[in-house]
Amino acid sequence: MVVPSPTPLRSKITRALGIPVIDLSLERSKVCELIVKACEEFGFFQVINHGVPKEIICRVENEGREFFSKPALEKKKAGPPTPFGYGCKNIGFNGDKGELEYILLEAHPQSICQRSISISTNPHNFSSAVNDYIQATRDLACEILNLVAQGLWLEDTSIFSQLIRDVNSDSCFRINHYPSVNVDSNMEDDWNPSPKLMFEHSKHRIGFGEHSDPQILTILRSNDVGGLQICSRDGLWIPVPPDSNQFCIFVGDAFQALTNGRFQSVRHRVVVANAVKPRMSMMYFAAPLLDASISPVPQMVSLQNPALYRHFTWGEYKTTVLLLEALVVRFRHEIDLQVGEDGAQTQHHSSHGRGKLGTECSTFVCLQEEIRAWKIPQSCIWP
Ligand SMILES: C=C1C[C@]23C[C@@]1(O)CC[C@H]2[C@@]12CC[C@H](O)[C@@](C)(C(=O)O1)[C@H]2[C@@H]3C(=O)O
Ligand SMILES: O=C(O)CCC(=O)C(=O)O
Ligand SMILES: [Fe+2]
Repeated sequence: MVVPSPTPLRSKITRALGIPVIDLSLERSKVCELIVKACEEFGFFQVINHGVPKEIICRVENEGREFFSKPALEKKKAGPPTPFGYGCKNIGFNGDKGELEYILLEAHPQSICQRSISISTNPHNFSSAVNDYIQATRDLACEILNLVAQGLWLEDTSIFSQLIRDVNSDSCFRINHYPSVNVDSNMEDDWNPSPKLMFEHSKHRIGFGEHSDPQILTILRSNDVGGLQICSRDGLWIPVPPDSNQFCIFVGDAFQALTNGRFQSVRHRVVVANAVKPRMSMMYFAAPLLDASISPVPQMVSLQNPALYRHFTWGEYKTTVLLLEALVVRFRHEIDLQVGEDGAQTQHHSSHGRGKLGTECSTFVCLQEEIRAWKIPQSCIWP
């Protein structure tokens, strides 16, 4: 159950459902305290007064809007996603039920420049907008990680941010576009079901299936169309009210390992039901270098709190996550048969990250649950 904050603090605006909105312009030590609390309780929070200029946000938003409004054949020139590029549908373990198109890009400036050629008729505008945005959100991510380290009383307050600051880090940038239920004449064939079909399915449409982000931190900004939901520690799905002036911050799996489980990555999904306007979201996924070593920071390990995770590299973890995904894709048909239309939409962890493995489960449901519960891959768990 989600409990609203008992005493409304001046420094924390608490919505009815308890998701923290943190004002970054407040007194630093207070901000540190609030961020750590939010990471512990939700693995998620929103920030206001974040310092990212509106102009930088608007430029990427316009580029995204322009791209997604193109005819399907045009957009497909920027695909298929390998995994980078333009893609639609079939996202992750559960996303196959959903309707979503996206651009996924490596966050490196040169890579953005190259990709922009197949994305935009004005590649220079596209790459400069995206690169400026990535730089601004990377700075924000670093600042938040410094605030966390300070809030945890770590001596080296750059212990986390130094992992993501390198321009060659494995960070990526994504723009998701969830079409509204209105007909979009630009779309075609299977990607463009009839309005009637879309309407019938719209009540329970999954836009992006349940998952946690594998990286350290995710910085998300969306337009004013809702749909994002986070899973609370006790398994409740909480809708996140959309606010285009805020950023949503997600604790990722790698941060869970770095903090020795003190923070847990937040499971989330997007359910776009009956939206009359498309939802567009932009994410910066802050990741370390591929060969960076991830292990609980020494200050978070003690006799009382032994290391929960063995040391692993970010590349090792990423490969494992993607391998598991490939496995699920391979067995998708069987999983779908077992889970059924509704099950796929309502299943989620009853307790954070620990799936129930009931004996009545079929092999494939178990496999899926097993994988979902595998927040940090077993190969990375000590011993
Ligand atoms: C189911 C999956 C899709 C995903 C890789 C994964 O195995 C688990 C997390 C998903 C995610 C979420 C954040 C990013 O959007 C993403 C690119 C990533 O690194 O992990 C996606 C992956 C994806 O869409 O392929
Ligand atoms: O599109 C959204 O609002 C969230 C998408 C998401 O969770 C992701 O891309 O990892
Ligand atoms: Fe995500």
